[in-house]
Amino acid sequence: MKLAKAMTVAGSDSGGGAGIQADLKTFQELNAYGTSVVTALTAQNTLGVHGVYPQSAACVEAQLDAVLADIGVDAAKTGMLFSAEIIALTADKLKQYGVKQLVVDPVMIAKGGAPLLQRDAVQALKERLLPIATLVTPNIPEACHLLGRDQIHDVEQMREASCRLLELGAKAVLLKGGHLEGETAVDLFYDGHSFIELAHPRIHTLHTHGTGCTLSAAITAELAKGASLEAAVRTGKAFISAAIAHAVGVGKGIGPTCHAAYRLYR
Ligand SMILES: Nc1ncnc2c1ncn2[C@@H]1O[C@H](COP(=O)(O)OP(=O)(O)OP(=O)(O)O)[C@@H](O)[C@H]1O
Ligand SMILES: Cc1ncc(CO)c(N)n1
Repeated sequence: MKLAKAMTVAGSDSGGGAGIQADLKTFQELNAYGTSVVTALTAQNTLGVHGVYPQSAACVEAQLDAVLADIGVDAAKTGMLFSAEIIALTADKLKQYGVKQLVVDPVMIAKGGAPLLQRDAVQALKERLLPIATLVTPNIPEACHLLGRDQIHDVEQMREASCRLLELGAKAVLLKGGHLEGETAVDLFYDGHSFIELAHPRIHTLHTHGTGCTLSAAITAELAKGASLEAAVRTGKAFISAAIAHAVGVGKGIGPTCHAAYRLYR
């Protein structure tokens, strides 16, 4: 059997619940071989982000070359990219090596409010990365930021926002509704042809650290294995729902989800 290879270009979360650590755990759970390109180190735990230490462009470039020139990838994802410079060089390298499947999680701000992307980098995200993305997976605040609008209140407004987001160049959009209120966590998938609502009863838990990273990593692993985009997104939703439902609650604050739950409790 051919080994599926998935790469993450993201920040390190020392607390292990988000970023590179969440991505590699998720790849492993879904039987994809994981590689990583670290864009920044964060000193982070369940109580918040205590420090952000971006890597140099040369360091990020060397990691991308090392992985792509030798091992290769079937699908890649991006998470915390920090600066316009790192975004531009990541886009260039993905194009240079002909990476065909790219999931862009436009990480901007950590749950506690710490900025993980510089303000002037949003434009680079739109101009350089979205046009080569197979899928972009914003949460509600990120979608508002990308579109320059104030709020998205309900599923109807999510539909309209998805159409606008698709115009930014990605082949498809998964607009995550985790930040909306209500008894159902609804995500909206739109590929320019049809809308698919992915709904799961809202799980009443404090422990949702790294949910977006984990979801986009699960989708990437499935794409690497050859799943269709729709199937990958559906598996991703099942994976993150199980992970939230069985969150372990380590630490004193907002804890990580359980990356093994999809395998253990399905
Ligand atoms: N309490 C919850 N119950 C069920 N599903 C949830 C809950 N919170 C979030 N989700 C789901 O988790 C996934 C991630 O959505 P969310 O909007 O939380 O991402 P995010 O803000 O990017 O996460 P993070 O920034 O922590 O990585 C979505 O599928 C969303 O519907
Ligand atoms: C490194 C990193 N990436 C992404 C997020 C968003 O969950 C985070 N908190 N930390």
